[in-house]
Amino acid sequence: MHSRFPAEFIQRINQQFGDDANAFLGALSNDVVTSVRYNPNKMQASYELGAEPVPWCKDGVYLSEKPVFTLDPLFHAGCYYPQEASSMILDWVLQNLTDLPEHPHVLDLCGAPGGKSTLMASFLAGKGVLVANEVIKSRANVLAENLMKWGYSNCVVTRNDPSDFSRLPSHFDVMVVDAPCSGEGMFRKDERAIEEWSQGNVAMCASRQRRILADAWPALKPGGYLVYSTCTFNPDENEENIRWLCEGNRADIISLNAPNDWCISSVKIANGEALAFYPHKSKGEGLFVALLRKNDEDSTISFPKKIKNKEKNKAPGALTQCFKNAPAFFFSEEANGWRAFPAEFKNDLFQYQKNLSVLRYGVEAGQVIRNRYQPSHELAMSVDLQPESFVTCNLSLKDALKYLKGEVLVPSTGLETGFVLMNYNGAPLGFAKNIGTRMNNLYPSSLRIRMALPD
Ligand SMILES: C[S@@+](CC[C@H](N)C(=O)[O-])C[C@H]1O[C@@H](n2cnc3c(N)ncnc32)[C@H](O)[C@@H]1O
Repeated sequence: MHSRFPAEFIQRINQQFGDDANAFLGALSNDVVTSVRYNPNKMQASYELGAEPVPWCKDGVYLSEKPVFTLDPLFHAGCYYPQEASSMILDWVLQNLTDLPEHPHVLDLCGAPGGKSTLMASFLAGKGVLVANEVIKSRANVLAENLMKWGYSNCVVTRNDPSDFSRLPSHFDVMVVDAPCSGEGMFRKDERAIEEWSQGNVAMCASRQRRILADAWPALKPGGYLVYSTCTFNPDENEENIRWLCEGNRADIISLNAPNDWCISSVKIANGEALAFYPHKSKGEGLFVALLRKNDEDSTISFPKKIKNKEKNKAPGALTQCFKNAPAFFFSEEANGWRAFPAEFKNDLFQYQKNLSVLRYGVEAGQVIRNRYQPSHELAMSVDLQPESFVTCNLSLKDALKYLKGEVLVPSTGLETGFVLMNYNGAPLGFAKNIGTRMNNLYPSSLRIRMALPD
């Protein structure tokens, strides 16, 4: 029994869970549960046949089976994100932070592929600014792509080591550290997590997590919140790291008390409580989450308010009119075209560009070539797009998939020539250019569906 798991792991689980150990290990071999989180600005959560709400996240639903997401145009439109249900607890944790400033600065330090970053973007709903960071280059590109599809303009994607954030002292109101870990909570999803597990790896992860936390700590404001999570069960990477963070009165644990019927376990740490999702109790993968508040320090260093900016020419009207609330944006001309970012956070953006490696910010609005405006794909994905500024074409499922594959479509009779916003079920997928006899497909080649389409 339980021969899939290393003997040392089983031994520890027996100590940690006592009478519950068998039920715990048994549940680690159960089928994986599929869930998605909707993008409320693009689509309301739909409880279709067999779909059941995730109790701790208003936008989350469990699906009765795993669909082929690639063949659903709404997935490509950023209408939802397939996310493991336990991870959605972050929504409930953030909703409980009732004393945040109206426009907070929020950091997702270990962001890729973007499950928690997209959740945080939905939580902010365009208010404040989200810096989503990922240190590994290939993963940072995936994070940028997922946030682009999610469509919020108040996001900045960076590729930095946690230590680089010490250049922004006392800056963030909330910092989420979803740390790289030994992944015990992924054992039923990923056989490799089992193969790579060892007590030595657990110790290495615990020490790496402390380095990450120590490096990023100066960037959190006194009074600011740290959400620390892992998808593992062992105390070294969870409780012990939280105890260590609270040493010397650096921070206080804020107790998380979830309703009993959610079946999330409570983990006592000093005089506070964190939460743990165990596979034999709650519906989802393993997760540990703790909330801390940084204590006041007298060494608060804040940003200089004004810095020399690199504002360029005024954005052309043809471009600004494609935004719902253009005066709220700062438009900047970059090598690939114009980008829009909330004007209120312009100075913060300049600070990020000066101190961090910024991969993407705001939304790419498009280019003006020989006085002609050409919209960019990012604009089609943006929740700030003014849809009335383009002629639209509503596609059937078959044509939407052809469009997403990069195929050329034939325009319907009478459709105006020029740039056309291609929609499926009311959600923009991207642009095409109607030249009369055909529609040139402008869907980016890097995003195209590669698999064969069903007949
Ligand atoms: C648990 S995953 C994050 C998942 C992500 N928060 C989400 O919800 O989609 C941890 C991330 O930390 C990154 N990472 C690995 N080593 C790191 C380090 N030394 N410092 C910071 N991040 C690291 C990994 O590349 C990985 O993307």
